[in-house]
Amino acid sequence: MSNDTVTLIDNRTGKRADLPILDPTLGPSTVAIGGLPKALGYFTFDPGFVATASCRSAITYIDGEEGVLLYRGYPIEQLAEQSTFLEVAYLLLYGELPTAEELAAFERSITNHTMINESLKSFFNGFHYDAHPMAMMCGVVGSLSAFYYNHTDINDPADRDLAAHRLIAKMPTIAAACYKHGKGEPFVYPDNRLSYTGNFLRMMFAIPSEPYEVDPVAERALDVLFILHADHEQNASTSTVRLAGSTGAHPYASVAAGIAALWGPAHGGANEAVLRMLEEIGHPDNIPKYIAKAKDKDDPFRLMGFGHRVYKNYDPRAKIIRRHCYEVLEKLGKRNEALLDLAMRLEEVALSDEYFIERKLYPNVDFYTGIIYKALGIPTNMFTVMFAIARTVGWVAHWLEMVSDPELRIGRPRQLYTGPARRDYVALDQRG
Ligand SMILES: CC(=O)SCCNC(=O)CCNC(=O)[C@H](O)C(C)(C)COP(=O)(O)OP(=O)(O)OC[C@H]1O[C@@H](n2cnc3c(N)ncnc32)[C@H](O)[C@@H]1OP(=O)(O)O
Ligand SMILES: O=C([O-])CC(=O)C(=O)O
Repeated sequence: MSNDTVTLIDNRTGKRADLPILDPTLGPSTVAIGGLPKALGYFTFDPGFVATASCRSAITYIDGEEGVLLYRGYPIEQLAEQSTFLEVAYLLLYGELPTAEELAAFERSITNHTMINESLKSFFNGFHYDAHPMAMMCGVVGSLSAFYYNHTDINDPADRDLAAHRLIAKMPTIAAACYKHGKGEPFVYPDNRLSYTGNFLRMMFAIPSEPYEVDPVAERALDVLFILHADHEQNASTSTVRLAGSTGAHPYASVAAGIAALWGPAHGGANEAVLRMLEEIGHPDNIPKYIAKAKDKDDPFRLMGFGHRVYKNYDPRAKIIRRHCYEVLEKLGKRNEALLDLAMRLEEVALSDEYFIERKLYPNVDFYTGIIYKALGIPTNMFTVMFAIARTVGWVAHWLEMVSDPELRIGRPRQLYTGPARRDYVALDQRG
């Protein structure tokens, strides 16, 4: 590196190049790197953050080559089999499995905060009945910062905990309200005698003043799905929550940013897209046509629910969900669900195709979930909302970890500037 150059390391290709640190007054150029950290001597170009660690974290470990996922050291398979969602939430937030007393106190705190302020109803009324539930959720969760703005000091650990508990507690209530608003039905208040998922199912499907029995099969099916979706280290939505939170933004606003990031079909929105894709494919005979589309570089279509930035092996969550899918449909008496057979056939065809083998594209967490949600009566446009309820635990766990980190700095990536070099303003009447 000379005084006027900086070494650029391209994380996509591994190539290094000495690039001039241009003085923009020198004239036009294709790449002008203004004000880069010359003292550092190098600069990494990493679109998509493929090889950039943005933080230290003790919450979740992934080995993408081996298909391993641990929450605070515990294998996801053991947690899905033996734990409950709120127990896992405690583990992710506080680092250890709770004792019976700690769990009871945590559950009490969560159930204390399930209600939403009555005036939030007016926010819902501002949305058209056919607004996407993720659009409503994003707006309504962001609006919680207005309700709690004066009561949340992010430098106070007790206030931080309270915000975390409130968010986890209120997400199912807000999610169910999004659904009810779309149907034009009155909201159902939480019943805090029920479990986290039982309460959610009742708020979704009960008609006020009519009796409602929570189906234990549906309750446990949802609990397992929530455990599997609770955290996944620095995925796009969690990174968004961290980036927003790194500025000192309010936790409710930071989580609203995470909901927005989750919504995209390349991330959590894939669960909705998978079901729509399966319905469009319709019959196993049509699978080759869709596989060909997915391989065609001139066609924007991708096989939804396939591929992952970190997993170059079967996503361990997808493996559990595939099995869970069988069991849940069986128990609900819906084993004749043709969509499951279609999805399994699609997986079989893709996994024996050279294109998918070469690129190590396997089913991800979003591939099979929609089939369970559908069997539980949850409409397709609510799938990503379900993901958001569960992922709130990860978002707040990362937010808590980040704001209590003495090394915290504002998140602020740099860029490779590719625009024009300095030039002078031209008066309107002299432009041609
Ligand atoms: C909860 C979650 O967020 S899980 C992910 C949910 N998202 C999806 O299921 C959407 C479908 N999948 C995808 O779009 C991608 O696999 C992602 C977004 C998950 C990962 O993206 P990246 O890590 O950036 O991988 P990238 O887009 O570079 O893909 C690598 C190669 O595989 C191909 N590829 C990746 N996913 C797919 C797919 N689903 N269908 C067809 N081809 C694919 C790409 O075209 C690329 O091929 P190339 O090397 O010939 O150009
Ligand atoms: O980790 C990722 O990039 C996406 C993902 O699977 C998740 O957020 O659960």
